[in-house]
Amino acid sequence: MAFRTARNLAYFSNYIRNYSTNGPLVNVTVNEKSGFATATLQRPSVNSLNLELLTEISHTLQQLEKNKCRGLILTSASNKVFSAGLDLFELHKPNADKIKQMWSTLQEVWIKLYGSSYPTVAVVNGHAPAGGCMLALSCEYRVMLNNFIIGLNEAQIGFSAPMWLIDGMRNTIGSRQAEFALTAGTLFKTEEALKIGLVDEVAQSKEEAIEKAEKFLNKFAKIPPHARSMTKAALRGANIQALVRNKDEEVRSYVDFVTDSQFQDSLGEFIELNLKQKLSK
Ligand SMILES: CCCCC/C=C\C/C=C\C=C\CC(=O)SCCNC(=O)CCNC(=O)[C@H](O)C(C)(C)COP(=O)(O)OP(=O)(O)OC[C@H]1O[C@@H](n2cnc3c(N)ncnc32)[C@H](O)[C@@H]1OP(=O)(O)O
Repeated sequence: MAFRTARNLAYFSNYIRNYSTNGPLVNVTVNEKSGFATATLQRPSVNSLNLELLTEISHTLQQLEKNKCRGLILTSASNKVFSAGLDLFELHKPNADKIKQMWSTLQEVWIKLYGSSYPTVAVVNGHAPAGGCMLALSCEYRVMLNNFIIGLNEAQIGFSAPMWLIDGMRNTIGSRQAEFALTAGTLFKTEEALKIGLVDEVAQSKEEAIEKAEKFLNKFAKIPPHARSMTKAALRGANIQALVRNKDEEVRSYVDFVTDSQFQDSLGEFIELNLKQKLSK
């Protein structure tokens, strides 16, 4: 078992340090005492999810799994935005091959994070719309700072969240609340998100949020890791298997959908209305 000896721990920490130097978009550090890893998203300025960031998140999760990570805290280097979701500029007039890879990597990220054997917490220290909310939802616990927004606003942009993400939302806030939230594409303020159970705790500062996250991870200190991960797999496995079975078909329909002129028009309007940076005509 990794981390049983100081030597193993030192090896893993060095490994992660080496790895993090190769990954400029995700910084990974390991607390040598607790063995918990913190993965900090740091793609300027809003951690919008393009292929490069998604690929790095996916590799990070793979390495953490391989090294039998004891717990993960996922957070953002920005003090305003956890993640702004998919990079909307990369979805506009896209190259079909790149979009295909992007969607497939997004699915991989979900499968690895939602299905990780180790416990996971999102420290949501900024806004988390759409894909940002997806990252938070795929963790087991969410601690959010005040005065930000979180939710799946896909309906507002002109599409439906995929089935696996709807499952994640339902499993977290229940079917009734999920139907209200998803059909309206609601973005919740921190306090509202707490009320419906979309986040578990609110913190006033990032330090406090990290403390709460570590407290959650420490709850598993005396639980045999294999029993914990088997139970998690039993609870989440069916949703993950459903995506695995439908992965390629979903990528095809997503590429068709995103490259269609009707979607491109509504995306263009959304960007012009909602984002400061505009499209070059
Ligand atoms: C088969 C069909 C399947 C369909 C598939 C459906 C779903 C699948 C699962 C997940 C999919 C998710 C979809 C998405 O994630 S779509 C992305 C949705 N994101 C948003 O709606 C967020 C838009 N942004 C904002 O609301 C605000 O920017 C935000 C609240 C995040 C921050 O506000 P703030 O005022 O602090 O900052 P701004 O000045 O607005 O922005 C700063 C800077 O960042 C740029 N930017 C913001 N968001 C994005 C983005 N998503 N992509 C790219 N760039 C973004 C913004 O333009 C500013 O740029 P600049 O002016 O500094 O250059």
